[in-house]
Amino acid sequence: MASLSNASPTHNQSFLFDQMPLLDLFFSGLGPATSPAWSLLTGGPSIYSRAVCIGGLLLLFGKHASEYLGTLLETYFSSKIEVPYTDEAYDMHIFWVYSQPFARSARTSLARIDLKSSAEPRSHAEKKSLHYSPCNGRSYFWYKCRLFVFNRQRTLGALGNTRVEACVSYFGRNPAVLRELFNECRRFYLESVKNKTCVFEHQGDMWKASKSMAKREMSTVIIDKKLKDMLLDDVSEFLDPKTRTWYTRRGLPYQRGYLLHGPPGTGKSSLCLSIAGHFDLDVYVLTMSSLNNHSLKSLFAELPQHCIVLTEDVDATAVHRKLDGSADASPIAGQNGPGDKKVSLSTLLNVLDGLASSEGRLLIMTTNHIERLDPALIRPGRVDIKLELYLADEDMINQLFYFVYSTPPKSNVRGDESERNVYQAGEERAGEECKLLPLAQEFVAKVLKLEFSPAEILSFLLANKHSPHHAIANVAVWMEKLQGERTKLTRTLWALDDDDD
Ligand SMILES: Nc1ncnc2c1ncn2[C@@H]1O[C@H](COP(=O)(O)OP(=O)(O)OP(=O)(O)O)[C@@H](O)[C@H]1O
Repeated sequence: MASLSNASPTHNQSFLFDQMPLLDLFFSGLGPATSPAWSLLTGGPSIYSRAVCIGGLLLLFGKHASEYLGTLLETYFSSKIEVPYTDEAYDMHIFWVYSQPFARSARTSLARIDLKSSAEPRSHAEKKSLHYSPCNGRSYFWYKCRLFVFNRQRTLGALGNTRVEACVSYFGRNPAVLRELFNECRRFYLESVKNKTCVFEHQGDMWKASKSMAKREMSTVIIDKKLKDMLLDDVSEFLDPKTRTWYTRRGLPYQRGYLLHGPPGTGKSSLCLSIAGHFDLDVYVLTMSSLNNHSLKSLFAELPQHCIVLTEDVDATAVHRKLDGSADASPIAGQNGPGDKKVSLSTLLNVLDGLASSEGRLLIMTTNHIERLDPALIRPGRVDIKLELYLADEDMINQLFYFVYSTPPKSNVRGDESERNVYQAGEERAGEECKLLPLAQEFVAKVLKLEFSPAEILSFLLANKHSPHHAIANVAVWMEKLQGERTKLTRTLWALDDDDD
């Protein structure tokens, strides 16, 4: 500045104007704002206005310079990993972020009611606890003595849908450091979903993890033992790596389809979840009514290897066959409005044939009305095994009774527990079963066979879970009531049918 003030005004001006294009070169938006201030600075009336101008210029320069330096650092001196919202890697990373102290101290956060909190509220005042997560902005954190930046942005997409983007960067050029962090997130996430079945649902054309639930033990689904064993053997053989090679060598699409059919409440969905739990597979739930041809194809193309695709109540799906008998290729109008496009049968059949599908997927379709399904949909190759689940027979009623009243075996007997304890537990269970035997026989004798679903019987037993004697005493009244309700419902449906005619 000293040299500037000593120089003559004309020399000053020419020097300063010489600098202007240089500044513009580095900070492109600066020129229009600085030129009036520049002329004021060089030809202004008083020292005060010059001081104000210099202050303003410094501020402006400082802002641009810091942004510029930030971009420069990010481009040349930092590493970054972006995480797409619809990928499970996003859930992995966010799950880890939520557990970190920096997430709780983020200056911009999103507040939500904590629906996933496992802590039982002990009083009214403890209900509806809040959960905060960093959003729309940067949060800085240290990991293994290095400074990282977590950046999450929520933006409104062109169609009005919210898009979330997240990335993590750190000041250093070695991407291995970031991958180490992501591996840590992965381990943390896997630990949290251990012994759980992850369920994915679709959001538009992409899959998104919707919940993880405790694995359902195969023993908790009460169906004919032979059917259960046959199903387990079949899935087990399919998942064997040798089977994959076998399929590949013969050029066959490595995938398998099952149809579970039977009356409501016979355990179709439960069986699907327990298969997922038994073989440690994730479940991808397809809700056909909210899909169109394009999204169905994209979703099948996005399936991971080895997973279960579950399509519940597939008879309710709006897939049609043309009058000439061919599969309808054009999307048909849906239930929600004339413009609503739905899945056509031909697209569904093509997708099931596996051209766009991933390797190793198990498709499980469930229906209450197999007779309503298009034969092409369930022909061998698309559906390899059809399994009928029945209303409760004598054996199932007996199993349901024990299921409710006997103490379940401890699934995890720790290694350090003495054999004596295990023996004792076995003795106790045998004693308990002896006591339950006459009660179970009495209950089985009273319940009508092949009349009630396992879900209905289970619901009745659960209402009497503290006393098998109560259950035995009340079962006749319960059956009468249920049958009365059914008759009433059937009459109403008939009346509605008559009105339609
Ligand atoms: N065979 C069974 N063994 C054990 N529990 C069963 C069985 N069937 C039904 N349940 C219980 O009844 C409830 C409903 O079962 P689930 O949803 O599996 O039946 P579903 O056949 O899929 O019924 P829907 O056809 O109406 O979808 C669940 O809570 C499940 O635990």
